[in-house]
Amino acid sequence: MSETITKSYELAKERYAEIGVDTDKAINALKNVKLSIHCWQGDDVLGFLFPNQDLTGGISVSGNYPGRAKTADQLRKDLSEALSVIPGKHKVQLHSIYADTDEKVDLNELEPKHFQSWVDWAKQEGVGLDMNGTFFSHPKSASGFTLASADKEIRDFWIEVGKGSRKIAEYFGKELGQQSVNNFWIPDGYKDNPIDKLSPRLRLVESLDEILKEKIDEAYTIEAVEGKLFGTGVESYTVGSHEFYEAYALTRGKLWTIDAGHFHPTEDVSDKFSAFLPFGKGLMLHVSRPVRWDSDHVVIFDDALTRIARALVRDDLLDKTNIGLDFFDATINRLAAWVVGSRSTLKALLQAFLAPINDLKKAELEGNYTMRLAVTEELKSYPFGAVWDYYCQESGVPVGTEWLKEIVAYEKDVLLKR
Ligand SMILES: C[C@H](O)[C@H](O)[C@@H](O)C(=O)CO
Ligand SMILES: [Mn+2]
Repeated sequence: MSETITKSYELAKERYAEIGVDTDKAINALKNVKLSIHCWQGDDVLGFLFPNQDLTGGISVSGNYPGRAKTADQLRKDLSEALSVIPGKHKVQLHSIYADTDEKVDLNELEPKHFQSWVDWAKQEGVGLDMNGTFFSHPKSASGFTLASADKEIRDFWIEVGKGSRKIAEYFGKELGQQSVNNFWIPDGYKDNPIDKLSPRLRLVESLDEILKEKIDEAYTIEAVEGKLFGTGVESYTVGSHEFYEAYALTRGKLWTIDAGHFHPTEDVSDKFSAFLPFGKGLMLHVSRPVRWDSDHVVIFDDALTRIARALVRDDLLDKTNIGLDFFDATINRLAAWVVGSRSTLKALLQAFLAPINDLKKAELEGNYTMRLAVTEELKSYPFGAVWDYYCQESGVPVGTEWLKEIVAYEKDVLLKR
């Protein structure tokens, strides 16, 4: 325990108390937030089922940083190391391609038993597991179409993948005692202008409905559907657009996934939460960072992230929102990418909690926009860093840049020896 950190916290606590903010309460609120950390940052979205298969689906990872996880054991070890420097208890998102088995199984043959080792690991780590069926990086997606394909045989294959993913997610939920969100993202679309935009969407509705036909207890799993504006090589038309999935989620009682990297750059994704939730069951987020044509840079503590966190906290939407991460960068240490993205997301939430929200809402109702503007501006330079450091210290994780030393040591001892 560092005395300086504790003293700085006490001072910060006083400063916040002056404006009616209880820092201990903010820390407790943050403790209850579970991020869903995506496993695929650790191996460049390749998975372990098909070692020679390239990544497809209009997403790509650039970079060749040494130490990529090449087995499920390595990936779990890397995740454990990253989790050890991220405060709080979280979840990890898997994908079908991360099945851990010596059997030669195809995506449509996966069963819960192929994820047994992940569940054992999750129990040891005290983390939950979320799921994603994989609908890309496979010869049967080579045409650019999966669940919306005009070819029934192709569609049926992917329907089986979807059904299987639900069984796996149900198993995660049962074994780990917490709901597993099963996210559906498919890459289907056209590079150039299609003639018929409706038929693929009708086929997608039909395929999804077939996948969801079996009732599964929501205590164990619930599905989320993720739209996208465009992907690389799929620039003109995406079957699963935002409007499509928003409507699908609403009419089927499912979660809508909002990936922060999937919208037009001038859209503010945080403004969508309160527009959807009065009608929808809940949200899954893929917190990401779009940069020009790439939707998946490592998340940093920028304006877009701050707005996401503020929207969730100020409108009290955390109970209905699953905060997943989704980025991939192979130009830097892959564990550091997880840590930067996760810690930044938690920091943004903490800063959002550290505000006199009720007073600000009251001022707004009374038309006191002067106070609203003045206080929110001043809050930006309040000592939230001291509260964050204290939270890290209390949680037993490194404070400040100390975590980087641990990750660099791990790189030397483990990653560079792979
Ligand atoms: C690997 C993920 O499923 C993928 O990133 C998806 O969520 C996505 O965002 C595609 O652009
Ligand atoms: Mn995503």
